Amino acid sequence: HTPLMGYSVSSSSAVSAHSVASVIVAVVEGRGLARGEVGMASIDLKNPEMILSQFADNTTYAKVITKLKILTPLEIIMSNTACDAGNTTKLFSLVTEHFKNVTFTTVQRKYFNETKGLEYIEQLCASEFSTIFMEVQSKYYCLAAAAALLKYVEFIQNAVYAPKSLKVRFQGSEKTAMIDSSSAQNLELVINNRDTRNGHTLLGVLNYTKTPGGSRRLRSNILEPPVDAETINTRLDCVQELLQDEELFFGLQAVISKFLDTEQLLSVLVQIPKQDTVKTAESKITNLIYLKHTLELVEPLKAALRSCNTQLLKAYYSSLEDTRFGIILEKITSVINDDTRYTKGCLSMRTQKCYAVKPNINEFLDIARRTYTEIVDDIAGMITQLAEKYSLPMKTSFSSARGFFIQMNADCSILPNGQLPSEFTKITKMKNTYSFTSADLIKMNERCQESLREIYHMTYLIVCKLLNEIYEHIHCLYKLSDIVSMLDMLLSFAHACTLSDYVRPEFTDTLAIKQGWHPILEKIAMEKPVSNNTYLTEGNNFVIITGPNMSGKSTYLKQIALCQIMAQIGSYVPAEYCSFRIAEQIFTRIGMDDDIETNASTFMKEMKEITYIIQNANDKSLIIIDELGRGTSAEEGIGICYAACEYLLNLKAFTLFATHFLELCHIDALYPNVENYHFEVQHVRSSTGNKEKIAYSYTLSKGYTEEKNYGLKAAEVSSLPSSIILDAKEITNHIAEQILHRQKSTPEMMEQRAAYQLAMRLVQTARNSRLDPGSLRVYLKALKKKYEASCPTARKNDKQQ
Ligand SMILES: Nc1ncnc2c1ncn2[C@@H]1O[C@H](COP(=O)(O)OP(=O)(O)OP(=O)(O)O)[C@@H](O)[C@H]1O
Repeated sequence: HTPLMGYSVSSSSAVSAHSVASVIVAVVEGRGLARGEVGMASIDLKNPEMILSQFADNTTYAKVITKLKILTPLEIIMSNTACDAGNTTKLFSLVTEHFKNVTFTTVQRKYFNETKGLEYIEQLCASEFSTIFMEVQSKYYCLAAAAALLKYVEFIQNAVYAPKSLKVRFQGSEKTAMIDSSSAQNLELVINNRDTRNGHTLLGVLNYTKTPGGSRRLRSNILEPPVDAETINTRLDCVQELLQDEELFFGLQAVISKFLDTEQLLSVLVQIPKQDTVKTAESKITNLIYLKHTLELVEPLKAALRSCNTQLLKAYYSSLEDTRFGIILEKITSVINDDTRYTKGCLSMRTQKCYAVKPNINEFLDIARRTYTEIVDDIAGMITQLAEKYSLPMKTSFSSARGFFIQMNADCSILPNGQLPSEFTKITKMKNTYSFTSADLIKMNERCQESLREIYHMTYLIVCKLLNEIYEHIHCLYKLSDIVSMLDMLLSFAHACTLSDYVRPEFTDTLAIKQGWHPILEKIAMEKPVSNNTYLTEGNNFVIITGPNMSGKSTYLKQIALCQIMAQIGSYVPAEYCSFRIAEQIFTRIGMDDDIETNASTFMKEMKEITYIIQNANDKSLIIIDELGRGTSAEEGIGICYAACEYLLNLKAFTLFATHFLELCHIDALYPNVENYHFEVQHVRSSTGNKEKIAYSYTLSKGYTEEKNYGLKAAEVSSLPSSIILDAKEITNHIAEQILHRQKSTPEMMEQRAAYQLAMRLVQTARNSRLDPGSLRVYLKALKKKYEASCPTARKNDKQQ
């Protein structure tokens, strides 16, 4: 632990996971009886909004991990007591394990002080968000986390937030659907599993946003979709209006795309640097110009919204009628030139900054600016003279790194002896472009910089005075940035609809999708994939899907989850018609390669995932299971699938279960709420030989698959040597006969044996892993009861069963 400014800080790995990450999160857990009660506070260094959360989590800390994954933190702060003298808490080890590339900092527990937290919030929270007090007053853990977080941010940023300037929000986990991080990964919501850059994700499909805030909003919505039907329908109304009214759509899009990163702008505006440097001065001036640019967009935005009809857009329009926008702009334009605006290019932006303040406000500033102009003119004059002197096509150029320099586009043949005259230095050459300077030019650049520093300093003082007058009105910008990012996201949904035939979803008690298709596959293949229907109701809430390898099972399952998420965030959905039951949680278990990183075996990973689902699922969940029990023998695999299905069948959750174990299909005889579906394939003989080929139709039909030994058929298509395939066929037939023989003798015994082995396996799993024993015990008891009822002999014979 290195004491830094009275702050005990110890950092482990200092590599940030994403170069764009800018969120700092403080996490603290209750002690003793309050263990499992977790408080979190996070702040984005680019967005002055502090989000507080507090919730009870179980021993897997799934909610904390999921929340952290959504926040993609740059740094996580925890109390030093979480890892005292090598004694780490479970939460600490889980978090460090899951976020290997994130910087970890431990600070003394005393900084996690709830009283200080409340004081901080009183001091910093903008009055408009003061309802937060009611929400968090008695939520000690999030207040404690807030105290440590704000202290830490102050320390690393060397700046404090201006009084009453922060947006503070409490975000429980109630109003959004929970999608755990491995499901988000399985479904490729925001990151593609094979190539993190290719954009073949749900975010990639829907992201036509024009502003950084819009794209951040879309991302967080995809990871945490709302569960409130009213919110969703209001958004959908808005998307519908945007689709029906082209003028509105294009008008709004044109204005929205001019906005800069409003959240980041706010963030720098409300931070008061502890020290004044040229850099802080320059960036404050830049930000004031950005602020002017942003405020000047309010009127055009209002104009674009004027004729709108839907509730949400109307509400946005009236929010924009806030007089504070005009007040701030007026104050700005009383000091700043009307034509000062945000421009691209560093030289022109430098000029904008230099001449931002109106003349006659500070005469010294005017003098400094005249000097600056003269030097710039002198530089241009000198370079023209040099060009004439050497008869070379020299031009004045500028870059923020080099300042003014000379550039020349010429072939070396025009140079005397193929070389530039000796008075030029720092020569670089790119293709036919020479860049260089001279001793005189360097001197003039220095003078130029000096006068610029003076200008910036004087301008900064004026800007600070102006900002002090503005602070009290600045909160309307929070509203503006919220409106801009939301509109950007909704426009993006409408844009996505125009590229494909999506349909508006309805919300009922039924999951019914008519001819739905996989949106990401459509993007990858550049054509519409084969579409399929889905139908689940309360009385028919469990679907088993079978079909040969490659027939389309995984794609179909993922497509349903993706459509559900699209609907819940307020987007249209790739289908002809669709109705959804709002899901409070979306779980997926999808067979993927072994997780090499955590060195978990396929089987253990499967068991962990299914345990997680069993522990957390409720009647409002959507559960997608794509193969289970692969990592063990077929007998045990079937047992596990069967038991897991039976557990889930007792819930009202909507479950879709794809499997290669055809034995599982017969569960529909016992449970009326089970429906079997399968993917059809056709066998075609090639015209040349008599080799059989499989033609995939990717269409779903009722009932289970009649296909047998499709693994062998798939192997035949692959390049496995034919001798091996022949052997495999022979062995398969032999084993099939044996199984048939055994099945004929004692079918019940088979079932019971499988269940017994499952129970044993689960006990073993519970012992080996860190599962919650309470929930597992309840589950095992239920299992035991069921099998004692069906097999009284087993009860006498084997206590363990
Ligand atoms: N509806 C569809 N329309 C067009 N192509 C599809 C469709 N569904 C699947 N495919 C194509 O078929 C390939 C295999 O599909 P998928 O992985 O879903 O099969 P599977 O039945 O889950 O296979 P396995 O049992 O081997 O895991 C996909 O990569 C995709 O390219």
